[in-house]
Amino acid sequence: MIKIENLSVRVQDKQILKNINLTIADGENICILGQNGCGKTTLLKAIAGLITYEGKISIDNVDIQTLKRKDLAKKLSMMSQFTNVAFDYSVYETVMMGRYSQLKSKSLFPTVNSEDRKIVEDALKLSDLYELSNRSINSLSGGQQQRVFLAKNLAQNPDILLLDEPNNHLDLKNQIELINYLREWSKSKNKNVIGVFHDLPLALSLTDQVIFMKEGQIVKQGLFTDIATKSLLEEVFEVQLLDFYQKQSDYFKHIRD
Ligand SMILES: Nc1ncnc2c1ncn2[C@@H]1O[C@H](COP(=O)(O)OP(=O)(O)OP(=O)(O)O)[C@@H](O)[C@H]1O
Repeated sequence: MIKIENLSVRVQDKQILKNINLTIADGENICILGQNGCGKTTLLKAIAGLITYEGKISIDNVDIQTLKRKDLAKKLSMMSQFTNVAFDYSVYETVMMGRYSQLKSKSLFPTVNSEDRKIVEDALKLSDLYELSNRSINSLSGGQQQRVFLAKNLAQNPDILLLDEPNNHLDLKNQIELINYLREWSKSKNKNVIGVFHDLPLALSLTDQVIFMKEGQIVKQGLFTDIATKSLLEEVFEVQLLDFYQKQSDYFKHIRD
């Protein structure tokens, strides 16, 4: 269980998150939605222990600030919106990096065993990357790189997967397969996926547990079907969202078999 109590983040003079309270049960997925700059990424970074904050974040009743980095990495991993490909590692090497926090040895250069190799190979196959294992990540397309970083996070096998706009760069097939996989992964293994999305229908295909944010605060959270109103969506997104979706669904009615 993840519990967030009175979380606030301030950078210099700017209040970025204000008094966030949230409880996420094991096996529950949550999607975070809101306009650019409302604080979604900052919320993920706080949960990942990457920034300083006021308040308390605990995982299974342990305050994350009391955990060493490596112990926190055993529990959670975060896939950022912008992935860094500064070094010319191969696809295989990059995904294997996801295993390092899980290796048992305490030595500086822990050895990788056959189980680690199997986990990495499974993550590569699942992300449709196996054939690209030896390619340099710098030689891949944006969508292929996105899948490599997702595979790295999956190889880490965390209890909690934090995803910041995981569908960036992915074609429709990969977007749909990713969401389906994440839903199944969390359900079958009782894990949490906490994802930031801009596409509401895509987010709802992962989970109907939603958090709507605005200006650093949670405006509303809960089951989409319980909380969604036209006025709430317009307040959060500042656009006539329903009219837009209505027009889109009208187009789909014209598609013939
Ligand atoms: N290191 C920083 N220094 C100053 N301001 C920051 C810093 N990090 C974030 N901010 C500001 O905090 C606010 C929230 O940023 P955040 O990245 O969390 O938004 P977001 O909801 O994820 O946006 P997007 O949808 O564009 O990714 C923004 O106004 C941003 O400019």
